[in-house]
Amino acid sequence: MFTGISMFTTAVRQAFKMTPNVVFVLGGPGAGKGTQCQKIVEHFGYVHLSAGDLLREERNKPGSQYGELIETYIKEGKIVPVEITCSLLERAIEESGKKNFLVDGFPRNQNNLDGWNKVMADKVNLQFVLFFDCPLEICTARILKRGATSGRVDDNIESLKKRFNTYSTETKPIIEHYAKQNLVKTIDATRPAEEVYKEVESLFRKGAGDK
Ligand SMILES: Nc1ncnc2c1ncn2[C@@H]1O[C@H](COP(=O)(O)OP(=O)(O)OP(=O)(O)O)[C@@H](O)[C@H]1O
Ligand SMILES: O=c1ccn([C@@H]2O[C@H](COP(=O)(O)O)[C@@H](O)[C@H]2O)c(=O)[nH]1
Repeated sequence: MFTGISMFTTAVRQAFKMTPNVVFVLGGPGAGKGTQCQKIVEHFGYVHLSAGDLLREERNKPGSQYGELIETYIKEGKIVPVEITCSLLERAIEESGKKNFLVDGFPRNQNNLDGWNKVMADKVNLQFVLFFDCPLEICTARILKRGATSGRVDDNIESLKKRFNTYSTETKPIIEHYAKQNLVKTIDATRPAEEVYKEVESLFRKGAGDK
């Protein structure tokens, strides 16, 4: 998908040495990834790309080829095949024309990692992985509270159990994979959002990802 646009914009970016910088943002459901990303956007001018939001947007498009599949995967807390997610991310990066991106909620499993490495890894500079560490009980309380108003099909206890299971069995190993490469910055996400952000801000001020 989107190969024509993507080849052109990749060539332009390379010619002008504008390789996009990417920070992966990971953590359990309700750890506060989206909340912290908004603050980073405000203060550091990153573009926030939530893989979940991109999938929900795609699901809501009338006549989308993948609408039903995405709906089922989200309800079941399962991870959508990487070809779909990765092409949505690639298009969003290319179309924005910007330099710095927070890729929130991706890569979530080995299939995501392999697909990203195949298509995107050489086109971007992975700065680091921001990991919001938060225990299941706190995440559960946050999500159930959010569920009262979010309208999300997966902000309920049944879906949440499945999402946590997927997170523990499939996403945690991805965080460990990056930790072995010394790329993970772990943040204690149990504190109030403003306190969490103080630590996040200091990481970004120090240029955590500068290599
Ligand atoms: N540090 C915090 N303390 C208390 N509540 C928080 C904190 N951070 C976020 N929240 C609230 O918890 C809920 C989940 O936060 P958020 O949407 O940022 O999490 P997330 O990790 O992006 O979740 P998901 O992966 O399910 O989209 C929201 O209602 C948010 O307002
Ligand atoms: O890379 C991704 C990101 C998300 N999903 C699916 O979407 C839901 C919700 O994700 P949030 O990050 O909480 O918005 C997630 O449970 C998956 O079903 C995905 O498949 N791949």
